[in-house]
Amino acid sequence: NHYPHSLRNIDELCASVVRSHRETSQYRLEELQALRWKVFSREEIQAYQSKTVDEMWQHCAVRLTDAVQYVVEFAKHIPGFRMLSQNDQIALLKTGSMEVVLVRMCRFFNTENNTVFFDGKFAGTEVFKSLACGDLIAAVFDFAHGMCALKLTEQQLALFSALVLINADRPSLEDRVRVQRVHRSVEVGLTHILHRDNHDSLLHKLYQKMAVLRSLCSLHMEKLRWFSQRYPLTAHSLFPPLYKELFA
Ligand SMILES: CNC(=O)[C@@H]1CCCN1C(=O)c1ccc(Cl)c(COc2cccc3c(C(F)(F)F)cc(C)nc23)c1Cl
Repeated sequence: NHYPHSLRNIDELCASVVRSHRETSQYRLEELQALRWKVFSREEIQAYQSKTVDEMWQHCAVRLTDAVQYVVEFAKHIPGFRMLSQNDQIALLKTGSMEVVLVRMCRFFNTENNTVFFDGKFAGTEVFKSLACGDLIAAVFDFAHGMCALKLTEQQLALFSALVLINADRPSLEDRVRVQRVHRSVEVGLTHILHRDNHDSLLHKLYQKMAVLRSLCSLHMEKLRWFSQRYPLTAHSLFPPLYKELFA
């Protein structure tokens, strides 16, 4: 075709990242759109609020682990990710997978009534009261709100998710230079997509979101540590193994 060699590679990179995102996004946008106004009844909200702290944490951990597993699948199909060493792939997923879960949550979010798709319906922050970490949930909702405001297309979201994941500043990387090279190629892809969509100004905003993500995830890790110290039995026996592998 008429593309110079390098541009063809960028198009192929974008296409494979977008395909991988679509195949691993858990719910299609049309499905979520159709469920948009399915909210929890007073009784259902009461039931969530009368769960104990560790019951609700365990309930959420199952969903978070599920979401993390989809992110692992997504990562495996990012060109260049599989070329990295096993250790570097784990190091990127250990710190980046929760960030991508957070980025993807904007797809589950309804900004009109400030609810997020959880357990088959759309839930407000009050549903998560028994977690006893209102600051974390408020931060998760705020971040989702902020991401929705950018009105990213699925293609832009796919490339941004890959950029968040492949971050050469992560701790304990063996071959930082190689991770940086893959990061650069994804960044070129995202820039290419944004330019094609005539939305160049978005790149700067997306880099600001990446900074917010880091602070949000350190809050999460702190909460996770608090929870596993407070409820060691639940944390060590009930959390699915992948969760322990990634966050322990
Ligand atoms: C269909 N929807 C889904 O699958 C979404 C995507 C990921 C999980 N999930 C939910 O069902 C979901 C949606 C919204 C919220 Cl607020 C929650 C509850 O979120 C959390 C509760 C406890 C700890 C959480 C932590 C902590 F601290 F472990 F790192 C970190 C994140 C980010 N979220 C936590 C959940 Cl589990």
